[in-house]
Amino acid sequence: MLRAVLIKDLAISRGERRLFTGLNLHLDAGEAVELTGRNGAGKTSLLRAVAGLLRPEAGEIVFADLDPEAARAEHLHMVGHQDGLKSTRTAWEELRFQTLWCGGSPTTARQAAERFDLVRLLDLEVRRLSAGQRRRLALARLVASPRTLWLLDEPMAPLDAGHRLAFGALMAEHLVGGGMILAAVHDPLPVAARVVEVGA
Ligand SMILES: Nc1ncnc2c1ncn2[C@@H]1O[C@H](COP(=O)(O)OP(=O)(O)OP(=O)(O)O)[C@@H](O)[C@H]1O
Repeated sequence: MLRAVLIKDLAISRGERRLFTGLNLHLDAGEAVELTGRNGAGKTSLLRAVAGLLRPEAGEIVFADLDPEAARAEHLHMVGHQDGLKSTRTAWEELRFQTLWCGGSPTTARQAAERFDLVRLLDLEVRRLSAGQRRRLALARLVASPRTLWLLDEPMAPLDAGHRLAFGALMAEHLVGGGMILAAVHDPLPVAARVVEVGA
């Protein structure tokens, strides 16, 4: 079980540019943090560093009591801007594949599809889905194979009002169950969250 994430004195550079230094953040079980800041401040880069996809220039990311590699492999999900979906597979093939890859089952994949109102879309190729439908498919893996830490990059952006509400309820459930959410946002999340400004 992942109980907390600590980010200590973190600095990130991309190319020649220093994005930020001295970033500290503490995320406990049941907490959500919104990463805010101007375009290009480094919110996505910070999420990628927590996911282990980008090496920080300085500082430390600690997963309480766990080896970082094991914590990343077993306890986190990341849903980025790009959705990470293969366009020529059907929605079901993609959801099933990603669910099994992350330790879920066809049954949990099906339940996630129901939860995200995707059932009637499952036979369509991903490239035929609208932006909001694609995002719901990407988000469905969060519940198809439960993991404690959700790293979300602008998760609500393409969702309509009804699906924003439904995803808000799901985030609240995740937090009540001891989950953690770290989300880059320009609009506030529909759950109580601490705000951390990146690159201030
Ligand atoms: N591979 C790369 N090489 C060089 N610079 C990069 C690379 N990837 C990102 N950057 C730069 O790093 C900066 C931070 O990008 P990042 O996507 O982390 O910002 P952000 O805060 O998420 O922005 P937004 O609000 O626009 O989504 C940007 O100026 C971007 O151009």
